[in-house]
Amino acid sequence: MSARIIDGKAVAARVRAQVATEVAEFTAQRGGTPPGLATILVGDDAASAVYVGGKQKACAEVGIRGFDHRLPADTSREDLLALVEQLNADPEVSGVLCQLPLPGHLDGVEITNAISAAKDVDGLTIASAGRLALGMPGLRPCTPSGVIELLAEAGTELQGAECVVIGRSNLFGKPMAQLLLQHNATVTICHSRTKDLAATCRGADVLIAAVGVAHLVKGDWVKPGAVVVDVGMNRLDGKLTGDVDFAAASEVASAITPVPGGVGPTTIAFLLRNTLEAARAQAGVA
Ligand SMILES: Nc1nc(=O)c2c([nH]1)NC[C@@H]1CN(c3ccc(C(=O)N[C@@H](CCC(=O)O)C(=O)O)cc3)C=[N+]21
Repeated sequence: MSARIIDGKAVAARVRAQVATEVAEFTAQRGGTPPGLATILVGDDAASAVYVGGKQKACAEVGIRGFDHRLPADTSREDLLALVEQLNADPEVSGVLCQLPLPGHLDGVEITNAISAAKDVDGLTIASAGRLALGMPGLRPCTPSGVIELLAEAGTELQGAECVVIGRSNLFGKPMAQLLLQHNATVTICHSRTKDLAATCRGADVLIAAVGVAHLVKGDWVKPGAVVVDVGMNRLDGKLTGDVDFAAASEVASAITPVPGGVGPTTIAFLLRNTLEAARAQAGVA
């Protein structure tokens, strides 16, 4: 069998086109003031710079105003918090995103939580995580939202499905599990101390890998007919590779996301959607 490849670029393009239409309407209603997204990048990690650049470019394409803040690696906690406060107070900024990971002397959880809940387009503040856990409306983390959209695109039935998420990060694994629960899936979260990872994966109808280990998931970890989502972003010999052995897994799965061109583009598309939703809520037109 050869799996259907779920085209993340196409899914993202569809979401972005819809967001662009809605952004144009919103901007016209507000007398020409578009939604705004502020990104903060501390330090000069090359991969992070590429991702933030992608986010800014995507903003421009859908009519969202980008505010691109780049700070030196030795920026103090106080200076970074002052910038976040300034962006929280700026009426032209609808959303604030601080790219993770931060340099070692800065606490990503603390800095993220300084972002006002109304502008939390990453969905990573205590307020947003709590609202998600309690099933209340709110801004959801972008990568898990993108995965739900990819699964919908693949026609995957989540109700009652055995879903295995490898990885328990605040950025992805935990919110992914919450979203799957909301869709009535049975959810298992695996991590580095999981006893028999391969056996647990073999039970999955939907297998989602987000650990950052290239080719961790082998072909024989995949249940025949399963849907495989690869959230990994690893550089292997200069090439971008996921956490799944794509060639082997696609012989067994019914559908699979590639890297690149899978989850990554949908993450950015949902960041744009969140920025629009935040702008609407701030303008009182939610
Ligand atoms: N506060 C915060 N929010 C994030 O959303 C966040 C973060 N920190 N830190 C790092 C991760 C990673 N991330 C990616 C988004 C898009 C692509 C993406 O578009 N990837 C392209 C390829 C890009 C390339 O060629 O390098 C693809 O998969 O096709 C990748 C990675 C967002 N993250």
